[in-house]
Amino acid sequence: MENSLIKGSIVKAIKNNIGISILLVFSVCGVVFTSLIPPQILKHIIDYNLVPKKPDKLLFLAIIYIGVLIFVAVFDFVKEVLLTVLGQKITKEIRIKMMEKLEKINAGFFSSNSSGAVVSRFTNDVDAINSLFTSGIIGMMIDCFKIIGIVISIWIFSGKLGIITLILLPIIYGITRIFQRRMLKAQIENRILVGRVNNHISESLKNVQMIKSYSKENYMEKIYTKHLLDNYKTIEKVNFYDSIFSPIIQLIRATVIGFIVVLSSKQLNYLGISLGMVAASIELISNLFAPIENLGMELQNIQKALSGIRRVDDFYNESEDDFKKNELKIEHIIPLREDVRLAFNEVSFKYEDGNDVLQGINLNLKSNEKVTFVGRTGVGKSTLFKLAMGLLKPSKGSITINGIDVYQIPNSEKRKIFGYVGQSFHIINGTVAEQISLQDHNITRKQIEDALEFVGLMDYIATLENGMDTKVTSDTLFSQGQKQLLAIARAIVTDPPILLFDEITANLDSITEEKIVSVLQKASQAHTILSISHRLSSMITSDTVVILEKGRVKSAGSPEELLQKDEWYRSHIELEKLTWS
Ligand SMILES: Nc1ncnc2c1ncn2[C@@H]1O[C@H](COP(=O)(O)OP(=O)(O)OP(=O)(O)O)[C@@H](O)[C@H]1O
Repeated sequence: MENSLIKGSIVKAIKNNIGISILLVFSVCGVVFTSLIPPQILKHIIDYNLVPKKPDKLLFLAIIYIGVLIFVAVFDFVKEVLLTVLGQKITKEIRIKMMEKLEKINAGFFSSNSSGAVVSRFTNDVDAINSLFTSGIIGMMIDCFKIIGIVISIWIFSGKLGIITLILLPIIYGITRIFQRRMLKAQIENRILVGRVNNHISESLKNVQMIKSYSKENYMEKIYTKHLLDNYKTIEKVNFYDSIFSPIIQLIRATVIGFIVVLSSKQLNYLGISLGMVAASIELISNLFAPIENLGMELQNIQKALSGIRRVDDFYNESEDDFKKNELKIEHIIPLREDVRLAFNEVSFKYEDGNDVLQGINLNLKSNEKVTFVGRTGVGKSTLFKLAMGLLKPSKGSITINGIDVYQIPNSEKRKIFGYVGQSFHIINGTVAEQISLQDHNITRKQIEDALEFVGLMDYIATLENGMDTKVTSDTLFSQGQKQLLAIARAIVTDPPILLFDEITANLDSITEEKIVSVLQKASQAHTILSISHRLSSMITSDTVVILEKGRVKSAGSPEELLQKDEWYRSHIELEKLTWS
């Protein structure tokens, strides 16, 4: 059964803030009831004091009138504050639970959902849910009660005026909705166009060199001007609706008031009500417009919030990493460091239905074996690595270490088993040492020093202002090659038995590449190594080369064997010799 995060969070926030919740109900009732009192006082003043010319209690009634208005304002203020506080508590609870979920969610989820879409669930969707409390459901309830209260009050004065008010309700609502819809459409168009204008500026800045070298300044300027003009047009539309809406509502209000005055005039006396009742009815009808206008916006907010609730609840019900439920430790998986047998058993994998990226992969790696995967771009090499580290689940078959499924290994144990280096190094917010430890307090300073020494970066780091404790505030503190050495240090600092290198020299010049390959060569001792390389000549010495083609193992063997038996391998080696000699 589906769990509703929103329902759970609301119930929890109300339970934990029972005082606030009771006060909120009290202030909501206060707003509704007190706002009906001033017209009654007005009626009393006119009918019992002004018309019969008895001014003795006038001052007292005027003070009560103002007093009640102050009460309405106070109740309204308290209601707004409490709603915001409760709304924030509920959204805080939702955001915390979503973050907890994000850490447990199955990695496959991130293959089919872009990071932008996930971020928008945390931001836009949760904000929409928040508006459900602040300007949605409770506001709507208050406005509905206010409208009902006003209609009843008018009905008590005169049944005929009550019927006129009831006829008036859908007309005011209909006109308001037409304007609100058009305004919203124009606002959305405007937001999209503002996004386009901003995007164009950042794109121009990012690609300024390319624009200049291909002489595309005029083209970029033309596009910018077009976006800007479109944007102005939508702003004009928004302004037009904005400026015309208020006079139209004023006109309706004036017509209705005029109508009431005429109907209750001495000559017609159709409504049969006193002067005080006329004045009170005019005030009540004037008060009717604001809640009707609000209703449309509140309905819109509720609709937006409902789709936000659906998306957040869908996210909350995504399947989690199965392994979270077990207590596997590295000692159970690899009791003896010298005995690490990694095996791919009939592994197939697809990101989407009907499109197998990998099919029937069978490989049995011995302890400390060095295997290099080669193959055309897009053949599935990086996917194979993600499967090997248990980040993705094979659609068929399994990958095991000493017979234990890698997908069952908890994240907490992964860093002790696998060291992964990718094509680029991601800097985190922290010191040089923290770039290596990733703030893992189980990693000692000595381990970090050893790792940095191993990759040959200690001399450079010693020249930095605070050595290993220097804050890495910019991306330029380390060169591209040094970043890859940091990445290797990060991978080896826990001395994991299996190292995975995914084209780590892809973006480097040949001298830096040589240096890195020699560090890798050194690191590869006493480790099982899986590496991916586009250039066969830049591989570390491999025991086995696996050639992938169309998601399958085309051939596998030692480099010498492949030189003999695989035409593709031989011709590539020869081609590279020609290009790099
Ligand atoms: N998250 C994803 N969702 C859907 N398809 C994906 C995803 N990641 C990769 N693919 C597809 O899977 C196939 C294999 O991709 P993969 O990155 O594993 O190839 P590769 O051999 O490592 O390529 P390269 O050498 O260019 O890095 C490609 O067709 C790619 O488009």
